[in-house]
Amino acid sequence: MKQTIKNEFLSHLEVINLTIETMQDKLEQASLLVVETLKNGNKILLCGNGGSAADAQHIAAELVGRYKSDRRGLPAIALTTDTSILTSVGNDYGYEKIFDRQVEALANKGDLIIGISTSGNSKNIVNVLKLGRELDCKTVGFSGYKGGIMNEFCDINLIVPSNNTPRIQEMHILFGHIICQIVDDELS
Ligand SMILES: O=C(CO)[C@@H](O)[C@H](O)[C@H](O)[C@H](O)COP(=O)(O)O
Ligand SMILES: [Zn+2]
Repeated sequence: MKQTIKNEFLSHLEVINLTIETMQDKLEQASLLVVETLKNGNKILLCGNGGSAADAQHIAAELVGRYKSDRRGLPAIALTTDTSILTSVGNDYGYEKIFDRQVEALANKGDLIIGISTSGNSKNIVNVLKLGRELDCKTVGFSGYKGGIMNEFCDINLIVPSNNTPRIQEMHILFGHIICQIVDDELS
């Protein structure tokens, strides 16, 4: 058991070291896009499945509530939280549509959609990014592996250099926190 614990810590360290080396510029670009979207009076819409649904909610909460500084509340919506919408749209139109139906209903031109998928291939995430493009929204992906099908529909795809889903998720929430820190710095 001790060996498992050590191995998990070490594999996290390995991924974080690779991520620091390779991803700082893209993370800066994504942060600037979030700041610009909010400064323009647009909103951030976030979605993901499983652990990534929790990440979407976590990041939306930092923006609507607060991260560290006492700035005003910022417009962000996690599309993963309304069980009546998720079950009715899933039941009537299919699970692949649960996010893009909400974007169709809520998004305006210039809003930013953040799709979180470690594989980059979850159909509901690919669909929502594709629709976002069609509606003149900005699109950012948080992914891993090689970015998957999402690559095609993202203005910026933050691809964690790993094939290990939990390790990728650990980098995603760090990306979320880094972006929130930059939002605090720029909008406080
Ligand atoms: O949290 C985890 C694994 O760490 C799982 O709940 C994971 O998020 C789910 O299997 C997702 O359905 C994976 O989808 P994706 O990241 O490939 O889009
Ligand atoms: Zn997980």
